[in-house]
Amino acid sequence: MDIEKVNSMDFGEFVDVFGNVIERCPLIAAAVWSQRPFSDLEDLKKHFFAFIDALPQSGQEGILRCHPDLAGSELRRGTLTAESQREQSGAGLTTLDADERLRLAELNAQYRARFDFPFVLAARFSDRAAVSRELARRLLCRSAQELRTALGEVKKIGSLRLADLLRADPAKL
Ligand SMILES: NC(=O)NC1=NC(=O)NC1=O
Repeated sequence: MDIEKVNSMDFGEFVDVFGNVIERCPLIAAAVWSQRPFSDLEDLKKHFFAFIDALPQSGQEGILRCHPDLAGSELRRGTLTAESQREQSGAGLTTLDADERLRLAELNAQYRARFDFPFVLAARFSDRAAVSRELARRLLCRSAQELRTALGEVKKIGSLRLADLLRADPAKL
């Protein structure tokens, strides 16, 4: 899809296509639509990120809370979005053994208890060992820093999803 096609979309089509660039936050795409026309992928990405950056902390935490746990109950129940399913299976999280699943569940629960939002990491190019290692490491971070780190991961996930949609090369992001 090229940027001219994106700029020609009406509101409904734009939200249908870009509504899950930020996991389960179609409001962001709904807001970004009014910023069209976009000069290129970078410009489109910039508007998604500017919306996130302009939110009050409660809104930024709300975005994080819209993310399903990595290797969590939604993965087991099969209720993940298609994008999340692809990303989580890409990181090998669909084939964890019982011990690995239990360890991630415990770390996720500790993380959520500490920060009051779920651990978010761009899983696409990660793997089960890295997820576990990052989760254990970030669990020890201070809240303000961790909020920034987590939002950075939301943006990485969003960049990769936008690249898929516009068929850019994720390696050149
Ligand atoms: N909690 C999460 O990090 N979730 C996710 N990471 C991804 O890359 N996709 C997700 O759904």
